Amino acid sequence: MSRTGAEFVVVANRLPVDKRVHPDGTVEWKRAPGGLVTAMTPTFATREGAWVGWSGGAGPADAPDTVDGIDIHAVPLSADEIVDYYEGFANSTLWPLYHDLLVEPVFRHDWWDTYVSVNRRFAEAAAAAAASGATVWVHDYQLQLVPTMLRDLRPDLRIGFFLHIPFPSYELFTRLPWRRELLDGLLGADLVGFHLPGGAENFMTLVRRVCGLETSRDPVGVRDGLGTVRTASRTVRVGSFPISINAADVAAQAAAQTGRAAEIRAELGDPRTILLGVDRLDYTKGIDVRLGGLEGLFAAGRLDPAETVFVQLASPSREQVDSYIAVRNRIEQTVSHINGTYGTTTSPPVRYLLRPVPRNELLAYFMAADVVLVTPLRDGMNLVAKEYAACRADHGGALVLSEFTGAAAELTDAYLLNPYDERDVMDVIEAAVTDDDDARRSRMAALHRQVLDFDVDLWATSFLQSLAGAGAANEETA
Ligand SMILES: Nc1ncnc2c1ncn2[C@@H]1O[C@H](COP(=O)(O)OP(=O)(O)O)[C@@H](O)[C@H]1O
Ligand SMILES: O=P(O)(O)OC[C@H]1O[C@H](O[C@H]2O[C@H](CO)[C@@H](O)[C@H](O)[C@H]2O)[C@H](O)[C@@H](O)[C@@H]1O
Repeated sequence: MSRTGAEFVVVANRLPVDKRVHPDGTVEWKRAPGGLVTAMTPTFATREGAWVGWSGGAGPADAPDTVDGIDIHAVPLSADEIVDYYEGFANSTLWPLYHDLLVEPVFRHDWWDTYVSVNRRFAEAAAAAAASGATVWVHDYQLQLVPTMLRDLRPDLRIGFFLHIPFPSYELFTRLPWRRELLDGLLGADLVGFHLPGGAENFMTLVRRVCGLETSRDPVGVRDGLGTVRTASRTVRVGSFPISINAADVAAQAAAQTGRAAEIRAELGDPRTILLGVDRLDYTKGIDVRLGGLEGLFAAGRLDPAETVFVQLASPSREQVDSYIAVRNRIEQTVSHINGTYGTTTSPPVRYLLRPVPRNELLAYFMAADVVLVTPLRDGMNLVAKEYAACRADHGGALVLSEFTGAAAELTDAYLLNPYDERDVMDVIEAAVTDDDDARRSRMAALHRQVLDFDVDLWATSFLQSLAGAGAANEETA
């Protein structure tokens, strides 16, 4: 670790490392191949970089000092803090509230107290990691108090904040007993970023009405046309920066999986149509929506279960939280019901896997799929939709996409559906399966082009350039 601190610091709930324990007991730490770490790679390549985050376990910090040249600063959480901060305030209060009350948020003052103390620990770790005048990029709903806590500790820093999930309207947000504290926490940043202009505008409405601050009134643009909030001492810029993926790399890796894709099709019994879902097992993802649509199509004789296989790859998530236990039970019952009603002992129409699939295998499934079903009831962005579009350089396949994802704002050539309208869900899935080849190919060509043109490098670069401008303007007027 550098003695003087890093010029660029990422602060996120999770560290970008995976621990592997070999059979002989030796421990190996590898860089986790997640979207955020990929997005930051070019930035870390040119500057001394550090990452502040939680390793995912309880007890003393367990992480390497450095991974691929990035200094790692692990923030420890006790078992009680995991319950109150991560499972509690982050994922049982903020997550459902920010995702339009899909389940009832729980408001508990003891969870809030832990959220405050854990945010302070992250802010202190970031303050210790950053060099004088460094740029610090704080991520997501778990850490909304960090910008102001960090500014109080280190007024010399340029601080950016990016929210990865939707930011709700005034009416939803003001249910929070701690609405003022959360907004004040975010206002410590020089730049606050959201995926979509709508989130940015909700934020500006809230700071006007709850904090009584003056804001700009022009619409916020995408990667451009920032909004402004005037606080007592500084101007906070507010913008929209839709995240993306490393599309060229995904396309190249997927191209190497065409052989495995053919094997998958054969293993599935060479059906006429392979439909695919890929998600964390979360109630926001609408896995039950697509299962309901398929069942309706089978029941109406509009899709033949003997010629159709739907593969749902689900990755376990937040397994101790009640609403996640409930959605898992619901999904597993529906899968059994569909297979019991429409399958045979040798060919169930739904194949359901509850474990993360290795990356190359996932790309092979994307290459094998005739239709990918992305049907969230609400989703900040949804990278699965972009990964599928990136894979299909062959312009094969079709993407069904919920209008309630951030991705739908850009991927307008997808088969868009309203997940709250059962009839629309069935009609759109049927169209994606049965449309003629030319129509499907021209849609996929447009989607593939879109994700290659607007990749994750553009996301990171545009955010960091805007942050540099916002920070410099505040330094000039200080
Ligand atoms: N079952 C799975 N196996 C492997 N990777 C998965 C699985 N489910 C989701 N993923 C990966 O996790 C990421 C999910 O990102 P995204 O769609 O933005 O939703 P979220 O971040 O809310 O889970 C994608 O990169 C996707 O490929
Ligand atoms: O860390 P976990 O609790 O296991 O959850 C995983 C991540 O889920 C969320 O992802 C969001 O960010 C994606 C990238 O911007 C976006 O595409 C998606 O729509 C969001 O749901 C969460 O925001 C992350 O903090 C979690 O790490």
